[in-house]
Order: sequence, then structure tokens, then C-alpha cells
Amino acid sequence: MTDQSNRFEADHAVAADMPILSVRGLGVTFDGERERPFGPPKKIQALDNITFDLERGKTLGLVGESGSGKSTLGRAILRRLPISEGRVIFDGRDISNVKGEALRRLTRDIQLIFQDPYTSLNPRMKVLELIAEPLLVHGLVSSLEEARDQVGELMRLVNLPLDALDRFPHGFSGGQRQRIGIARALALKPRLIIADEPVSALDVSVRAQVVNLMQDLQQELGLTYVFIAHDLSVVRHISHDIAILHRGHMVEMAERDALYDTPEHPYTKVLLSAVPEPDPALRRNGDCALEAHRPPELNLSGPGCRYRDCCDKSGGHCQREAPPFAKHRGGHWAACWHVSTD
Ligand SMILES: Nc1ncnc2c1ncn2[C@@H]1O[C@H](COP(=O)(O)OP(=O)(O)OP(=O)(O)O)[C@@H](O)[C@H]1O
Repeated sequence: MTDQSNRFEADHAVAADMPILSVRGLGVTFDGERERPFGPPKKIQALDNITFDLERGKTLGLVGESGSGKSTLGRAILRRLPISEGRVIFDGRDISNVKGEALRRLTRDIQLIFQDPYTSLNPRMKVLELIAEPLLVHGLVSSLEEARDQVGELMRLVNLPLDALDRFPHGFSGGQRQRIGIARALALKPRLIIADEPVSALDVSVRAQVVNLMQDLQQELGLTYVFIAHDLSVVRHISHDIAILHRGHMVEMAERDALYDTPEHPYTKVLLSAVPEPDPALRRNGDCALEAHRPPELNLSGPGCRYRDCCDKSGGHCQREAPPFAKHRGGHWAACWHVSTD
């Protein structure tokens, strides 16, 4: 175990058996457009009744199509937007309503890795400034020179050469920029990292390197990840558990191999059937699985399962009542009347 790892552990003495993150009945509602002048804004329910636990040191892969609520869930956990319903418990503490200094402190513990390393790094700041900025903002160092050693150690962690410190980000490749973004996210020694599509903007050839780096860092520093992706092929390698979002609802969650080998929810099966086929025209059931972006508010009318219109198993029960997100065979959690319980 390295010194860096010891430092992380010493700083974060916690009950090891408690999930680092528990989300209970989480709902997030946005104000949409007004239907008439001066009328009330339409309500957009981006997330509804999301419940899951994430164990310390593990990765939850969060998968869903565009508009399914992945980023909203990430931002709700980070407390960057108001929670309408339910609770987010981080390290045994309810953080659903934290404000002020407590929220500021929380941003040290939970960090975000952005999707696009081209736009997320200020082009006018040198790498030293970019990585040192969180340390300066949180008052952990008082000058760039004081930060230099810590930043150098972060550069070592993400396999970037030290001579990069005094250069601007435009001189780096996408993969190297994402390493800078990761070093910046690590600067405050977070325990939980929300990685919002961290490899989607990168060339396919460097995606695996960044995913492998994140895995190595997880081992070395004991990090926990929520790894967001819009497709199941990206999260397989890195995830311990995988959760599937569909129109603001969690429809299935299971241990990685169980989800790929024996998917339970019809929507998961359709997403999986789309994974190996790169040509969208050839994807099976493509109309429903890979639907064009449809805001969730269009789908909230009436009772019943939100997937009912796309499901070939849909029957009367599915039309009348939404299935609960419940535990089923083989440890799968799924929201479907057609999955049998243990
Ligand atoms: N600030 C906001 N105001 C109003 N609606 C919003 C806001 N942010 C998100 N939404 C809506 O909430 C829903 C979920 O959006 P979200 O960005 O979380 O989806 P996503 O799964 O991350 O999609 P993508 O993969 O395209 O990023 C969408 O209908 C989106 O239009």
C-alpha cells in the first residue's frame, strides 16, 4: 500500500461495512416551459423513486439512453440541484438538505469527472493551475508554489509527465486531458467520484486506457465510482454492479455478470441486444430501446408501467399499476410484473 493510499485511509476513517452511498426514493422535478403566458410551468419529472446502495470501493455503472436522467442523478448525489423527494445518505449522513459550509465540505468528499475534457478545462490555465485550483479554493494551500508538490504527486498518479505542469491543456491529446481532469478531481482526496460519461468524448483507442487508469486508481486509493454511460458495452469492464435507467426510473440493478448473463427486465434485454451491433439499422427492437430523446413528462400520464408501450409482455396489470422496484431471482432488482420474486 502506498503513502498516498495511507493518507486517504487515515483521512477517512469510516465504518467499512456501511454502504458509502444510499439513495432512497429519490425524485427530481424541474420546471419546464409555461403552457400559457403567466401560467404555471410544466413539471418535468426527471427522476422518480430511485433507490439503491453503493458499497465502498465499488463501481456502480449507471446506464440509460439520452434523457433517461443519468446526469440528473449524478448531480443530485453531488447536491448540485434540489432534491424534490427522498433522501441521499453519504457515509451514514443524510445530505439531502445540506447547505452552506456543510455543502462546501461535501464537495471535497464527492467529486465529478466531466464528459468532455476539451471544454471542461479552462484553456487559459496551465496544468499546475488547473489541478491546484480546488486546493486553493478550499484553502488547503495558499499559493501555486505551495501546491506544486501535491500536484506533482497527482500527476504521477494519473501517469502524466511532470514537465506537463507548466503547459496549457491545448497541447495535450484527449486522453491526456482527461487524465488532467481526473487529477483535478482527485486533488481534494474525494471518497466518491461521479464520472459522467468520462470516456464518451474520447477516441475509441484511448477509452480503455482511461478506464484502466480509473480502475488502478480505485485499487490504489480505495475510491468508489458512479460511472455513467449511455451504453452497456462501456461499463462492463469497470463496474461491480450495473443499474439501468429508463425515463427517470431505475428498471433493473444487478451484479455485473448477473446483469449481462441473465438480464431480467425486458428493457435491459433490448439494450443488451443492441450492444454488439454497431450499425443502428440492424439493432433488434431498436424503435423502443433506442428511442429518440423523449422528455419523461410525456410519459407520466396515467398509471401503469412506464415501459408498457414498448414491451411485448405488456398486459392488463402493466397498464393499470406500475411495478415496484423489488428484489428478484439471483439478486436482481427489477421493476417488472413479469419477473418472478424469490
Ligand atoms: N435544468 C433542467 N431544466 C429542465 N429540464 C431538465 C434540466 N436538466 C435536465 N432536464 C430534463 O431532465 C431529463 C433528464 O435529463 P438528463 O440530462 O439527466 O438525462 P441524461 O440521461 O443524462 O441524458 P444525456 O445522456 O443526453 O446527457 C431530460 O428530459 C432533460 O430535458
